[in-house]
Amino acid sequence: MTEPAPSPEAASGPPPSSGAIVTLDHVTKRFPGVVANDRVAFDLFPGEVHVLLGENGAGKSTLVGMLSGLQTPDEGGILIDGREASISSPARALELGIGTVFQHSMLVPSLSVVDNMALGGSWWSRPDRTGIAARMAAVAADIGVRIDPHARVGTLSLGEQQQVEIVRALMRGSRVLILDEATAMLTPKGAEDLGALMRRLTALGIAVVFITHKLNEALAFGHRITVLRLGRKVGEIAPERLEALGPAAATAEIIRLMFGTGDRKAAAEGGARAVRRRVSAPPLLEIEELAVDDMAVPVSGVTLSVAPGEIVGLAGIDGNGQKQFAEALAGQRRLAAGTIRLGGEAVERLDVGGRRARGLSYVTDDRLGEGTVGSFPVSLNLLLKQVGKDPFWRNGFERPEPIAAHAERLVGAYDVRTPGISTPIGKLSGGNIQKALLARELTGDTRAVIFAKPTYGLDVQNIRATRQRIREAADRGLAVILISTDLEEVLELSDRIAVMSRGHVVGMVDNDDAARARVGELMSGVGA
Ligand SMILES: Nc1ncnc2c1ncn2[C@@H]1O[C@H](COP(=O)(O)OP(=O)(O)OP(=O)(O)O)[C@@H](O)[C@H]1O
Repeated sequence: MTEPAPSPEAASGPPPSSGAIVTLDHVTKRFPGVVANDRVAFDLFPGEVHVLLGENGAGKSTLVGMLSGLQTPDEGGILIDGREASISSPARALELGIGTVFQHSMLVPSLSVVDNMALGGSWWSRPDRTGIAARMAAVAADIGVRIDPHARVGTLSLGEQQQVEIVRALMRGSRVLILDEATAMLTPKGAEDLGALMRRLTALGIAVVFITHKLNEALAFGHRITVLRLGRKVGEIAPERLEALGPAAATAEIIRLMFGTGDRKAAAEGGARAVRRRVSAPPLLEIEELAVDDMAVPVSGVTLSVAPGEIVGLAGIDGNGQKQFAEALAGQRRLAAGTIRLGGEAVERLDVGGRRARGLSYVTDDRLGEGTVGSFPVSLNLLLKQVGKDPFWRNGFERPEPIAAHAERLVGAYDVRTPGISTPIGKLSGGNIQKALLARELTGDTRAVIFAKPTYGLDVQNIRATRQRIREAADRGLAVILISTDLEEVLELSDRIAVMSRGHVVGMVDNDDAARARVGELMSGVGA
């Protein structure tokens, strides 16, 4: 049961003697600088789909990592059938009856289903393909799926590949199945089929842990729901209560648990744009019907405009096309359709350099891979998009003096902590690399800028400094698009918030007092 304002203690769930197959007894897992799971108590009962919900970074993968033997807790214990157990490796997890199906298939696409089944099973050292196929057919029939044992895995749909993985886990004796964002890559029909399969598994007494970002799936397929937030369990809704609440009240409760009620006053004191500015100037950056189709989640029909001095946040769960959208805007990815206008001028046919020269900048989240060349000095990295251009190059020759002067100026202005401007940028800390990127992208004739997850992986001080730069950029009149999976960040900085889901903008919300709840709903696939 969930209290209105649950504390971790209140949310600790029933005692381990209650018939759970698996119990996490107040487990804590820390990574440098973050408590990924903070005294989390979690019970998994036979015959139930237990849904794990939470924003990006809430701690879901860490929790299931401890169940599947990929992580071990720093504190707290794990009980299986009420007895202390140590899940020291994925192999040990399988021995204990815990199988995991990940979002991306772990099968070998060039092999047949049967040959995949034969892989890694030590007792099948000389694989008895006929025997395996027969056992497979029996398990598949038990759970109501049809799989051709001789099909090459690469020819199967993602949904079918997951079915193969589920059958394989059951053949190895799993009583617990963990489905980690298993529907993320599936078509709506594939997700529905997986939901129906989960229900059939539970009817056989199997316990399922199901991670999803979609509330409708959680409600349609789940018996019990646990919500994590910033590493803590903030609520558990037991089956009876879930039933009693009904979908609408359950949705409202889950959204409140996942995203919080927020304290805008505190946020404002922490440096939020306290008064949302009404930006009435004509748009500076106009994107119309933009489409990108060269990836798994195609982006289409994105129409968005940003006024000078305005920050438009682009919220959404990771992997919904935000990154591809940003790359398409910056000129790094081919547009399938649409127009991009900057100050009234069409720029969609220009390459990266051409757009940059018109004043369109992009601060990537891939700081070391895409944003900088690690082995190059800081000075050249500060000019990466102006290589060959006057005054830094003349007649094809590099001009050390203006390059150095430019670098010294930016290093000073952006407080990049480096031994010198000739230090390879790869030797700097993440925070300092980000400062250098901001320096490069925000100086010169920049008029509009796209930030992709600008504070991802930074420490608190660098997060604060980066957010300040973003505010300053808008205050200087730049049109800003801020892509972030961190809802607090989006709420803190944006004037308006667009929500992206499955490659579409599913809603645009003014950043007022109702924004948190509305954005939370849109991110969870409610009311889109
Ligand atoms: N191996 C690791 N090293 C350092 N930090 C980690 C590691 N794994 C997770 N974290 C951090 O722990 C926190 C919880 O991450 P986790 O992946 O468990 O969240 P999640 O809810 O699964 O998120 P998502 O929905 O994005 O997958 C995050 O702050 C993350 O950055």
